[in-house]
Amino acid sequence: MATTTQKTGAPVSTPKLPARETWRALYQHFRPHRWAVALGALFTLIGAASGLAQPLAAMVLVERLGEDRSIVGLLLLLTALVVLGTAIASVGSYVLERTAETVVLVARRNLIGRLLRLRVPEVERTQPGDLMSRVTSDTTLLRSVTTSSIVSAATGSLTFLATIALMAVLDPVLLGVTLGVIVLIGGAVGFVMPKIAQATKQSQEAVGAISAVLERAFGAFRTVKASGAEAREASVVESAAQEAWRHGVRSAKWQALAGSSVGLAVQMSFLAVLGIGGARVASGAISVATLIGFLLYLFYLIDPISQMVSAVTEYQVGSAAVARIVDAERLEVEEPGSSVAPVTGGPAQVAFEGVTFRYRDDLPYVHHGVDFEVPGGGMTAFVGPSGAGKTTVFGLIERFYEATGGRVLVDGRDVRDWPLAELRAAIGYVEQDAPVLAGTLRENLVFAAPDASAEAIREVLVKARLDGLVERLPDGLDTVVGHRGSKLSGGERQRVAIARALLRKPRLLLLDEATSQLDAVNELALRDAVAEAARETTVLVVAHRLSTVTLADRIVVMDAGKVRAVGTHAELVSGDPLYGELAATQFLHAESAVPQAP
Ligand SMILES: Nc1ncnc2c1ncn2[C@@H]1O[C@H](COP(=O)(O)OP(=O)(O)OP(=O)(O)O)[C@@H](O)[C@H]1O
Repeated sequence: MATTTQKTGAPVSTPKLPARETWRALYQHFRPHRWAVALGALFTLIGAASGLAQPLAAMVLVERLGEDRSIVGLLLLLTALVVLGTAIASVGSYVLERTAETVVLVARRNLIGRLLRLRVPEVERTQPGDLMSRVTSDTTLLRSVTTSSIVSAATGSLTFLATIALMAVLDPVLLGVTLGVIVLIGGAVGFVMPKIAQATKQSQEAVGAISAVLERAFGAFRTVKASGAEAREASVVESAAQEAWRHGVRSAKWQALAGSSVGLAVQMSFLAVLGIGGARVASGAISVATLIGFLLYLFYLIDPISQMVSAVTEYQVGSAAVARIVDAERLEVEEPGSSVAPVTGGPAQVAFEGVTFRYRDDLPYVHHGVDFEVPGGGMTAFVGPSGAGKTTVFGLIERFYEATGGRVLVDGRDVRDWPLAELRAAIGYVEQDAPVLAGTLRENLVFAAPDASAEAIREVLVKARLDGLVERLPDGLDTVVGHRGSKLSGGERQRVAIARALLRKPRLLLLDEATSQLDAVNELALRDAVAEAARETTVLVVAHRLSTVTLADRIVVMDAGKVRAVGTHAELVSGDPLYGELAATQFLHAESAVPQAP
């Protein structure tokens, strides 16, 4: 397995695809366009055939010159043939290029459709940047192999055979000499071909690594800057770029060698034919016109041979790209249709029954038998030390992951029995980190409910205590919030995410509270927003602030992957030592909004 290793992050690599599967995968990409390719091939063939007639006409021309006859008519005919042939060939080339673009479009569309439906654990296993490069970069390498190179291979071999046949008619002996030289040099080219595929694959893997490092750096841009890591990150990207360059140059070297050997084969044949043909003319075995005709055909062989060589080269390049595309297509996806589904019913009930869970088989268990029951409506807070498994509870309810053992129930029904779209439509989810996407405030709000009315937007803005902010912003709802909402404060980002989740009118709201400190104004606003939401839906909140837990109807205390107590704040403060300690030392308290005098 070829591997391009980054200094940081996991290696970017793709398994080797067996030759038969490579064929099949490439054929899948070609199949829908076979008629367009056939049309392009037909035009190209007509163009090539019109060219093939020219040496014949030239022979007649030479003979006529010897006989002192007019050649004007013949020249005109030749000119018309050239113009017509070129016109038809260029239409053929347009049809093929257009089809090639369509092949890329369809490949990208398929890949994008799958990538956004990948299961969460699959994405965590891979590097998003590398996956992106498969959509943007590898698909473009399918262009030629599925269109023009098939035509090149077909027209090339047909023209090659036709030319050889004509040469055989002219002089079989000279043809024997020609083929001998060509076969000799062809053997050497065959040796070079697999090296092109390997170099291309390594080059594409390095391109994937570039995207992966860039994606990582832009994903934590401020941290990169604050850590003074720009130069180090840049050097990682640069070494990946150099790797891509090195393999690209290696591929170019082999391609150049393969390409130039065609010229070499013909030149060597030319010299051999010149020597032996000259002797045959001297001995009277063939005429001078025959030798000239033969030599012209010999040069005419350059094109079809080059076409065949480039078709095989393109196949090598395409097979490297298709291996990476197939690899991405094999990642597990969720069932289709996770778009917005109609939501009916009141606040949802949630229950965990003896849930055990680990993220991967080689990792320790995170949940060791989690049990709790939450009735419809009101607010339930999940508290516990860091790493207790609180956020994991949400991941299991949303079915980003599936429980290893036990059952996760929503409305008494196992989440595995829910149609995924219906389950997710019933839930509003507010992530702890990066809950806001690049775009405008409005785009962020309607992200989970594209059909929301202006009235509904206004309502949730009030509920999330964002109405004041929107009024202050110069562009109001159309304000651009920056990459990951970087132009908003932490508290505002959380409230935008709450508003977005509420706009979906969820039956269950999952809120993973930000762990960062908020000022008193933001803290109060957040608390009000959550309390407001709990009035009409079931709210589960992973709580880090005292103001949230004191508001909760019930608190679930988690520790080391188990539920250790359930109760209200008043009950737990005295009844559960861990909770008492958390309440005294761990929960975040609002900072004063008023700047203190030094
Ligand atoms: N995607 C993941 N893959 C592998 N391990 C994970 C993943 N997410 C979380 N973990 C591990 O699972 C354990 C529980 O994580 P979880 O996020 O549920 O804890 P938490 O109680 O929410 O913590 P915090 O209060 O710090 O957010 C942690 O030890 C964490 O390292």
